[in-house]
Amino acid sequence: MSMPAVRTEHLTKRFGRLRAVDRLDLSVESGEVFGFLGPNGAGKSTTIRLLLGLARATAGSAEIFGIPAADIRAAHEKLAYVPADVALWPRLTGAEILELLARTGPGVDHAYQSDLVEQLDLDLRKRAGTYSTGNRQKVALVAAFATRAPLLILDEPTSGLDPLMERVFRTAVLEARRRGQTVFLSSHQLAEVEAVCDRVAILRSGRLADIATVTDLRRLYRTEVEIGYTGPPPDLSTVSGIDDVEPVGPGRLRLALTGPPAPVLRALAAAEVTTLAVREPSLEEIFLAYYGEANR
Ligand SMILES: Nc1ncnc2c1ncn2[C@@H]1O[C@H](COP(=O)(O)OP(=O)(O)OP(=O)(O)O)[C@@H](O)[C@H]1O
Repeated sequence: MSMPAVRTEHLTKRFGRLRAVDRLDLSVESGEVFGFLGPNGAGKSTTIRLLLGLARATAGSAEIFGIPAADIRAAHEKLAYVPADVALWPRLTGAEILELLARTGPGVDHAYQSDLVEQLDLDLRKRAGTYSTGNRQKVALVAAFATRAPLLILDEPTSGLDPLMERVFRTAVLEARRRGQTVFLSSHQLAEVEAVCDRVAILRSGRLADIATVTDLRRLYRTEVEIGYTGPPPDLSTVSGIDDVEPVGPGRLRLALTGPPAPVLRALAAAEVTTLAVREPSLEEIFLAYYGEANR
């Protein structure tokens, strides 16, 4: 098996008495798009700072392709990153900054860089001091995506982008995966994570609340099923894994399903079903369920 792109073991960062990151164990496989989710203050940025060697761990370890994150020179040959808050040199133009960043990275695909600049509608002739937050983010994204770095670490990279640019971003993530790059994406945008990530980790108070594929996460949660029928209503009284059965109109029932649908489908086979609609929970609903539980 190849070396994980990111690996942390009992990674811990304390600020005084606060454990911002608390014994975090993560392994991100090479080539996957990994989502890193959590509410404000969960410890996402601190974890990323530890991965980048911008902060020192209180305990535990973090490695980038087997290289200790604290070995900054070696680790940064393997990665490119976009911070949550992009700071650029105000007197340099966008073009000058891209050139500068390309020199420090592990090699750049110039044709792809130009493509991205065009798709993101970025004016490279302007000085960075005149750029908006979104435009600064675009420069950092172009610089990162155009590298051939095996690992891209992106900390809430689309917070300043409009929906059109967000689509360009998603395509770029999928393109990176196609090229075999690994993407570590911290995000609040659940739709984005859902669209591009293979697996997600959910962080809560510095600890790992769950780690799963988006599909598995959904399976743990309830699916909403709406059934239309003619004749007598289906008998669902003995079916396992369902609850909240309620009529929603003449010849219509709605119910919540947990687990596999086979038992309910068998019960429905005996009725005259005319329509069947299944709605999977969005990642957002799953996420709210997590934090709803945590706040109870
Ligand atoms: N330099 C610091 N000194 C003291 N406390 C800090 C420091 N940096 C972060 N923290 C605290 O550590 C915790 C985790 O913060 P962090 O920024 O990692 O969270 P986050 O998940 O990235 O949140 P957000 O989504 O708001 O960016 C918070 O309680 C924060 O106040």
